[in-house]
Amino acid sequence: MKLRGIELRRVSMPLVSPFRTSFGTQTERDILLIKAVTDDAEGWGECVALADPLYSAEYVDSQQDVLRRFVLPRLAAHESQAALARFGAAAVAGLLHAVKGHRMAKAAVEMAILDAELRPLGRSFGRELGAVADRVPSGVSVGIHDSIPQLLAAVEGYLDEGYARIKLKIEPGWDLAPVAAVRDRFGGDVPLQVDANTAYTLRDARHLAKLDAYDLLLIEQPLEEEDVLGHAALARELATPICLDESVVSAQTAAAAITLGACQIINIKPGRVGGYLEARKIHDVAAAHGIAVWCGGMLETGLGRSANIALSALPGFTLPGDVSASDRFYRTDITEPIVLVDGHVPVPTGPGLGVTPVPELLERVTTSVEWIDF
Ligand SMILES: CC(=O)N[C@@H](Cc1ccc2ccccc2c1)C(=O)O
Ligand SMILES: [Mg+2]
Repeated sequence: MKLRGIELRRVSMPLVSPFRTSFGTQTERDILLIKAVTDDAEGWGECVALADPLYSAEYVDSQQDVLRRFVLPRLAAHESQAALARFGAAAVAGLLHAVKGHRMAKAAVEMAILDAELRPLGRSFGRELGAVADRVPSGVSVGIHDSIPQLLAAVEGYLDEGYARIKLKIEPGWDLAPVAAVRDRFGGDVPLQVDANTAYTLRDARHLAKLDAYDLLLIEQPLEEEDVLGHAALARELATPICLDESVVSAQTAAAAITLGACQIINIKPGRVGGYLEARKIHDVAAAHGIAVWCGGMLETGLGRSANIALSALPGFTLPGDVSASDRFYRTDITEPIVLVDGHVPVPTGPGLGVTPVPELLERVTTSVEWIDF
């Protein structure tokens, strides 16, 4: 495989409804897409960084800048091209090791190169990663609402659509009441979990322990990203399993968090951890420790969503992921929409990602295109 160049494309996608979390409210998604052009294929990657550094230190302009100035020039270098020609996408992480952080940028370029490598081979992401299912259960992430009735109406709609699991965003002041209301209205059998996106501190332990009454699958990232020891202390106070999201940025940090007792479950997001190949490593480390994993979501288009579904088909992904249908967030996706069928989404079987952008739909949402020649 010889890389001829990379296209950096920004698209602006309006959300079907505002999505509020403990770190803010989003009404549209400014997404950086990457197209890797090689001698014999085009591959697509999606950078999951938000417009602002509110979920992690990355933000979309910073990822485009770090790609343009540091990541892509390294991959264009003669010795990198030789390694890519011989080893393909497996070589990308090592070639970029000297560039600190910016995992979402690295993940996106690795994804595009892997897609370009697999397409000519007729090999799917699922086949490459080790998928063992042809469909996976689909969970849905429900934002913070202005009132309990509005929350219940949203949850009712998703349950009617057949979603296999409900995840509620929580924050101080919006936690026990929404959880109790959902349990009261829909009963104890609905698979239910919460996500705080780092909004609490260890001083909230006794308050968070009240969630134990509601038989939740997990509580996701209650404390700040770097407070691994705090999560371990909290785990000793709660019956509800602790799931880490923001804190796990690699297989190494996953192993440390597991060893320190900071989590019993891990939300794996390929963009957050530097790519699908690192995500598979985390899956393997978790499996070795008996830790369940599931695939988190970053409001991806059908490109990232398809890759996430393929990853979700690995054997250790035993909990429903945030792999909702396209219409959870977008009226019109840039690919053929991913549709929920009986609470599941199908694992793509086509070459590479199995999907490509629909040109006219992509053009309609494109706000900029930049070509980096190799
Ligand atoms: C589906 C879900 O809850 N995702 C993230 C949080 C999140 C929340 C809001 C977002 C807005 C724009 C882009 C990505 C975003 C990710 C999470 O699991 O923590
Ligand atoms: Mg989360």
